[in-house]
Amino acid sequence: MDAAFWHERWQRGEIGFHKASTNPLLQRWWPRLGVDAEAPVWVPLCGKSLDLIWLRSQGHPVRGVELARSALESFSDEHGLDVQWQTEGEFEVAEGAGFTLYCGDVFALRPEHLQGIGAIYDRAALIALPPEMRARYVAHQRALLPAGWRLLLVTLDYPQEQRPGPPFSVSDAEVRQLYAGCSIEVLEEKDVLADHKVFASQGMRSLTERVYLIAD
Ligand SMILES: C[S@@+](CC[C@H](N)C(=O)[O-])C[C@H]1O[C@@H](n2cnc3c(N)ncnc32)[C@H](O)[C@@H]1O
Repeated sequence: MDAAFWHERWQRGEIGFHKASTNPLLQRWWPRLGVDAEAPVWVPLCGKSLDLIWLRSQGHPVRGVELARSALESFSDEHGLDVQWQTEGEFEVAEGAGFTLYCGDVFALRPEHLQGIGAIYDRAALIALPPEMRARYVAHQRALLPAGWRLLLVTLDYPQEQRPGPPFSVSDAEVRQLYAGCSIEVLEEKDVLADHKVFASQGMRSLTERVYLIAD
């Protein structure tokens, strides 16, 4: 999944991952992180998710990273947000209304971008990446984050041979390996194949969604 793949998806409007409402799992489980409303939240691979708006409505300053500038422009336009764009090193940055949105590659992030982050929301980010990139993605962010972070992670788990990603299957064992040394709690786990008829029509026979609370 290189940058060209994602730019093309956004250009063609093939963004089935984008949901028209806030993720109910975020609303249900976010309070379990127990983070202060003023704590800045980090949303990797954020797209133009409405979850960013919900997190902001809880009081959090919201920081995200996204490859596609068009996604971030749509986000600010669709919500009437007054953001200013500037160039900071390798990133173009949209800033305003409590948001700091970095347009660029997650792997180009440096410690200063994640300074002060206490909480992270990862939905359709880890599972958007193929196996070899997932290990790099987690290791890179773990190396940058200040100690004491808490992460709400949503994964999908299915027999990978039944359908190519993205979204990729991420097993519970892989999550435990990627976040070895952290405290890992499964908050919710259920079969959601009935909610993904397209995947079923593509040959998928089971699909488990898991919500994790992971703490450094
Ligand atoms: C499956 S989408 C999920 C978006 C969002 N989390 C949501 O829930 O709607 C994955 C997003 O990650 C972005 N992306 C992929 N690789 C990236 C990278 N290396 N750095 C930054 N963003 C990336 C894509 O452009 C895409 O918008």
